[in-house]
Amino acid sequence: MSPPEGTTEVAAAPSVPARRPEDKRVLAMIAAARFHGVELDPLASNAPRPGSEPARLAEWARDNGLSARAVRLRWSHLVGETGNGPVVALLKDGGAALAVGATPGKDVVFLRDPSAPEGGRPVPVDQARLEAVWDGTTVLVGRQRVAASEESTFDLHWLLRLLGQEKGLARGTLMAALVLSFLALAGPLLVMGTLDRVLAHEGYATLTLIAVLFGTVALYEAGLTFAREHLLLALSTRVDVRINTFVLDRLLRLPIDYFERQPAGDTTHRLQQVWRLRDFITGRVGTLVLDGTVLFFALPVLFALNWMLALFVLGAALLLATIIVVFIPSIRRASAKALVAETRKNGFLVETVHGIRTIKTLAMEPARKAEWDKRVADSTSLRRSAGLLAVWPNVLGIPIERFMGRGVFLIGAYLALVRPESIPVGGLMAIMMLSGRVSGPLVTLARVLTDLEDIKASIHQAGEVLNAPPETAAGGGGVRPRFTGALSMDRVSYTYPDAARPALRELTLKLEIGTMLGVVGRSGSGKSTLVRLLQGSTRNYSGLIKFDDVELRELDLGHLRRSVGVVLQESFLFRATIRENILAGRPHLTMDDALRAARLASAEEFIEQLPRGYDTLIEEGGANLSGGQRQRLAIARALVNDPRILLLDEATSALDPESEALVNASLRRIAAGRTLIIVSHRLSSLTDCDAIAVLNEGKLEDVAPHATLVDRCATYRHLWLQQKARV
Ligand SMILES: Nc1ncnc2c1ncn2[C@@H]1O[C@H](COP(=O)(O)OP(=O)(O)OP(=O)(O)O)[C@@H](O)[C@H]1O
Repeated sequence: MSPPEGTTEVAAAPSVPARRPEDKRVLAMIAAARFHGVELDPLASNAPRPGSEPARLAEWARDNGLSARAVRLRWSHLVGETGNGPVVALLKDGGAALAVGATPGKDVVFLRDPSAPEGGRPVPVDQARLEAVWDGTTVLVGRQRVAASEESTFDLHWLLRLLGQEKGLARGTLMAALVLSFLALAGPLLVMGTLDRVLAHEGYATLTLIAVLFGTVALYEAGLTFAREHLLLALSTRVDVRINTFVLDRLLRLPIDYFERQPAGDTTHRLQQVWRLRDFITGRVGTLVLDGTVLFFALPVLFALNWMLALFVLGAALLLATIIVVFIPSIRRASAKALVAETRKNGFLVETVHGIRTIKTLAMEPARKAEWDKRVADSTSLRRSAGLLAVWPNVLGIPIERFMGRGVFLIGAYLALVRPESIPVGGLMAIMMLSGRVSGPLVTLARVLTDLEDIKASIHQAGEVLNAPPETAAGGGGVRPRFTGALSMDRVSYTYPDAARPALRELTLKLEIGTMLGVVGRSGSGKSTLVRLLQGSTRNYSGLIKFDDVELRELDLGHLRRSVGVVLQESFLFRATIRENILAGRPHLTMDDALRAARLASAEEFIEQLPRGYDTLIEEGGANLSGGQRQRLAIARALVNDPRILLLDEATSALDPESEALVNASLRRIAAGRTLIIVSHRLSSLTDCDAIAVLNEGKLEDVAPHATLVDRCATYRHLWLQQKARV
């Protein structure tokens, strides 16, 4: 049944006209921001006072999602900047002008008076006239560029790029390592000198020289090692900070339905893989790169001392590499399987913690234990197999490693016996010492390569969270108009991904400012879906949803969510004080805002009765408050920045009748000057609404006040009689 003609339009309440600010600086900022699609609200609590400093004006624009800077410009720069949109020129008398263009010869700019009507003609002004009233103070306003991290994919290349961003530090560390590696040659070469020159020719002077050299090199080595470690630590700290920032940034950008689809334990476990990656990069790979520099110097010297022995060393290294290459594919498969099993196990544990109340209520402990044992067994046996496989290349590598040291020495000794001229004793000692230096980095390389497979699996796992499409990819950088409370939906349909039937079908509804609309319908009729769409949880609907005249898809997502207050059935309260929970980290809000919101939500009385009032610490999830108190706090939190639109999705359904009556009583006060959409199963709490929309299998069956619906809408009458019978 389609709604009767004209009933989709819901009555309006008279709107309050906004005060117009007189300050030209503020007006100029509003005009410049409007050019970039952002509506600055001069009446908002974070708006600058008249006559504010340039930096404060720029901060205001930045708070509203623009990029803005207070700068001092010369005439030539001002002319150039007019190509990027209006420039706010702050005048010496405390006023402002908008520079909106320039002549091609760049000798005249066009200025607009910000208090003049928008269609007013700009005035041409030359350099001398402008500089008489303007000392260069300017605010540049522009759209915020999308952060690079928002677009980049989390993978090995991303990590390498990350290291690339720390070029200076990386270069310094590498230089220190190269010099250290060069100095590392000093030991073997000086031993060679001692054996061949001092002992053979009783050269006391040479011995003294060698001793001095040993001492000097040791001092240099100590200093450089300090520098290298210092730089390496700075590098790894920076990388750590960047990875941390990236992870939370990405996590917060994921759409809500991602978290609904993925178990929380699974997501956290996947993210933990990032830290393994961090340890790998800053630990093992760092060591490899730094120790690997030794090869640059040691290999040429080895060849110069004796090419045959050098070839033995290299041959052994190649054998090591082959062993690793042979084992890699099976290790990769085994570690991926082990990681999946580990993730499943962790997910189960987190789910158990979250669902402990239900588990205990239903006496599910034995079943949970049995399932846990199974998952533990799976994960440990897979980890064991993967671990055993990974041991093999290391085990097989040991004899080769020994050969590189002791074997090569024995061959060298044989060569020295049969052909003494081919290698002196000192040279043999040097070769043995150097081959140890060559084998060290090569063994680390082998370890890195085996780890790499694990790490790739970790990158893949973490990437599944970090590379999931962020909701802001579509929603960031949109327009930020001022909401008045008018809202319309035109033929809105939505089908969940993988769902067979649409959750909403051709919904058309128009709400005027200040309307209080109830939404009812049987379970699964699409009520919550409607609330989700209005929050911008998904933009893949068909039809149009307009706030005033702006389509939801054009809006900046953050702005939309700040402008529309939402209270859900289960409101999550943070472990923080009541005041912090109400203000919810919004920096421009004050204690006065918290008090006003608490009063409006009828929460003031109970808060004041608490021993520490607004400073009372709320336990995690609000465990030390009653359901009704939690909900009233959630309503206060939603109201604190005075949104023009408030959505309540079953916000009172879980409350006892007394708390529900308290909340309902405050709704009329809350509704003043605000558009309210209240989804509720309890029809009795909606009888006061201006209109009630009845949904049926995703369709709008009717919309009218309670009395009319009881008369003419079969679904509503049925629901109403059912509930009355229960009372
Ligand atoms: N995340 C989802 N994925 C797929 N289908 C969904 C999802 N959420 C809801 N649905 C389906 O969409 C339809 C509308 O669901 P919605 O939650 O909007 O109904 P509702 O009227 O709020 O129900 P209730 O009163 O039980 O909360 C239902 O058929 C539901 O099965």
